[in-house]
Amino acid sequence: MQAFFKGISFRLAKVGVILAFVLGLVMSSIQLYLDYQGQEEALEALINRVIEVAAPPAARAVHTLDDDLSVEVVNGLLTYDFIYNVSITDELGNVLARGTKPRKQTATAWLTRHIAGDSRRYNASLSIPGYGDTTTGKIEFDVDLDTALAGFFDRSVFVILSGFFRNMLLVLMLFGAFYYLLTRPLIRLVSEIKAINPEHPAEKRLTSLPDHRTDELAQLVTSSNQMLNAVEDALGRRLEVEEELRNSEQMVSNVVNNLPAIVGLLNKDGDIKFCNQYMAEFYGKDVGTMLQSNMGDFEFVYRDDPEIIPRLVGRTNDYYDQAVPFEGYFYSVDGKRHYMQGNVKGISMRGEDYNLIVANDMTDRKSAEDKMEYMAYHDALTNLPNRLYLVERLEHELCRARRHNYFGAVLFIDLDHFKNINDSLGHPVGDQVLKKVANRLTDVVREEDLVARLSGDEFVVALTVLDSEIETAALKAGEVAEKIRKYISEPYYHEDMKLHVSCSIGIVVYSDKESSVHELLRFADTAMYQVKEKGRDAIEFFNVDMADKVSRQLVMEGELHRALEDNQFELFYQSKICAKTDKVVGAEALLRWRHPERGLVSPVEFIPILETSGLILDVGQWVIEEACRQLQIWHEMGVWEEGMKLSINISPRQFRRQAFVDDVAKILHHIPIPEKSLDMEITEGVVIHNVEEAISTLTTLTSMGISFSLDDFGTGYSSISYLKRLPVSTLKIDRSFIRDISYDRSDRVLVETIITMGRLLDLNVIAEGVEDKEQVEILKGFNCDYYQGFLFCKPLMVEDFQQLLISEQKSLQQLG
Ligand SMILES: Nc1nc2c(ncn2[C@@H]2O[C@H](COP(=O)(O)O[C@H]3[C@@H](O)[C@H](n4cnc5c(=O)[nH]c(N)nc54)O[C@@H]3COP(=O)(O)O)[C@@H](O)[C@H]2O)c(=O)[nH]1
Repeated sequence: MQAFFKGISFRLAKVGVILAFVLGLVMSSIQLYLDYQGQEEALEALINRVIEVAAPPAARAVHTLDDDLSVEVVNGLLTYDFIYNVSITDELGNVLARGTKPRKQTATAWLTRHIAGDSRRYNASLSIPGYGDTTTGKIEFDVDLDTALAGFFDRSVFVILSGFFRNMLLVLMLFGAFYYLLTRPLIRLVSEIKAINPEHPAEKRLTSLPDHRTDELAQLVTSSNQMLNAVEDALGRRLEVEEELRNSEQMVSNVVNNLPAIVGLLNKDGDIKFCNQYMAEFYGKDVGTMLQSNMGDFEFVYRDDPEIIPRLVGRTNDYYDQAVPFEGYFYSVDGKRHYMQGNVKGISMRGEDYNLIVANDMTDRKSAEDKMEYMAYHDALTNLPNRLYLVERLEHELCRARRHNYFGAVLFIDLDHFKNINDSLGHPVGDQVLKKVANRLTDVVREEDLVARLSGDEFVVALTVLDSEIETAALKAGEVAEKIRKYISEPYYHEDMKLHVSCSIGIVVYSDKESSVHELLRFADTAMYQVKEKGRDAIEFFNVDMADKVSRQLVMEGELHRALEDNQFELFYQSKICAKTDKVVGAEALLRWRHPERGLVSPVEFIPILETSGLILDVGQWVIEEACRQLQIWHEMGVWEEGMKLSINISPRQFRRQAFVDDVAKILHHIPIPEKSLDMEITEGVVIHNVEEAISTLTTLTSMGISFSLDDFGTGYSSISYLKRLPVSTLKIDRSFIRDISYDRSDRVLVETIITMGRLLDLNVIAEGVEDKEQVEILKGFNCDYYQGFLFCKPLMVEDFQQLLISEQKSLQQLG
């Protein structure tokens, strides 16, 4: 019922009723008004006719004073039901006749009074025709308007009632029509719409309305169904998007939670708004608890830097544009110390400012880096600081000494004949001794002093802050050096063996002059060499003579730099002779420096400087190139016979260079030389430094057709064990053994042993420094393969040696 009264039909009917009523009222009022006007006009016309009829007899009655006629006229007028009072008077106002009758009592009297009044009086002057305008009297009568308008009221009632019923009927019909045409289908649509499944709106579509196939409701149904389809599609797409979003959210959450890094989101107060699993585990809480916490609740984490959180969180505005990196040590809940590296970035979300923190545990990398840094600055065997550390520290100490006007000293310590221990007892024992030496050095100096190992058996002690007087400082340095020397000389014990190691110490006091660290080390080194030259096991201060020597070396170093640029280097060639045939079987290329003022400078003088300055790398490369170029020329000239070899000297530093093999390969690629015509002379020291690496380099170069000779053989380690493994083809007996071979029996035995050993190892043997025939005969007697020396020829300039080759070839041709 409630629904009925709220329904559209009822509301339309209600509006219809009101409209019909108002409209009916207005129309009826207009109609009644017009009707009333007509009624008034009709009444006036009737009154005029009544007067027209009654006036003549009334005038005759007055004129004739005929009372009966007057009465008759009066009564005649009273017959009209709406006239209730009539009087006829003469010209003097005397009443001739008067008549009244009672008025009808009707229900409409009150309404008539309101509309037209209660009654209306009419009069007419009475005159006799033929008497001019002279009036004889007058007739008056009163009209009861209620009676006069009774017809009007009757019609009005009819009009109003019929209008009302007509309207009511119309409204009822409209209501019915609305209900059947609109409300009922709408109710059905509403119930169908209510039955729509919001999850699948297109599942139950609205049924079409047979009576409304083309009207608005049908369009509404069609449009609604289209809308349901569209909603269903949109819903489907939304579900797909939601599914994708859920998946991607799940993926992001999985990724973030499985990230081996801390990911956290804090608000400006440090409250944790997001944290991943890793962060929760690091802080020892579950994620839920973390989200109820503030970063400040975990002081144990930041105990190394308690201010870090306020520092990072409080700076939001500073780092909206870019992330602010941070790093440091943090403690996880299990008490472990982690080196974390991360970034904080300010971000804005939904009008709030946050700090996004991402941090990685770099503990392993940091410790590896620390270790690498330690290794870069320390010697692996003794754990002492290495050259790099020493140089940096000394630079610092030098500045300090100059600033505060005091003196310190650098002690360059080299163990005497240390290689004997390595050679005789092996490197592991040598290493043990070096470690003990390192410990003794560390024990003997003050904590503020520095002990470093430079290389092999070379150590440096830096004595910082000795005295403000140079003499006192030198005295103290001497005392410490002496103490070190004695302490180092005390015996070392290895298993049952008692080992003795002495040392040579060179001392330089700093910092009266503007010497650099490298110069100081060189000075101390020079002083140490002075000790060696004088017989070892002593200390020596760097002095003026030594300074001169050093400065000469420095000058030479500068000149050597220019020498390469100015093409001052050239190669001399010295023949190598076959001991059986006395014929030239090859040559050794020997470097010469043609100094613009000093003329030819011996390599003995400048090669060590090339070595220490590193220039040997460039110069050595030039030697290989130059030798190959010359070899190519001689080969093209036809003076370089097949099987002949040209030897070049390779310095240890050159050989050990990483790019050595590649550099040689490049040269051979550019300068084609006869096959197997190049020989490289290396010393045993080159090999012993790192046997495996040396074997690898030798093997690679051998595969390129290069052969190798072990130079200065006999002066070094000469261990058969590694000799067997080395891909060398020739042993070159040092000239120091050849020099006295004629009269020194032990040299003879040694040379014979080397030759025999060479034969057993399937190696060629060449003797160098052969200066007389006796030496050649002895060597021939030992079945030595080749010899080289001043006896045959000295090292010759290229043109001279070329001439030698040509004449050698000619004599061979003559013989042939
Ligand atoms: N890394 C390089 N080192 C080189 C190069 N060129 C030479 N050197 C080395 O310099 C050292 C001195 O060489 P040098 O003064 O040329 O002396 C050589 C010969 O002249 C000398 N020799 C030859 N025969 C005799 C002799 O009968 N008596 C005598 N007193 N000396 C003689 O021997 C030197 C050759 O020695 P070695 O190389 O061991 O065969 C020297 O160590 C050279 O190696 C270079 O380009 N790079």
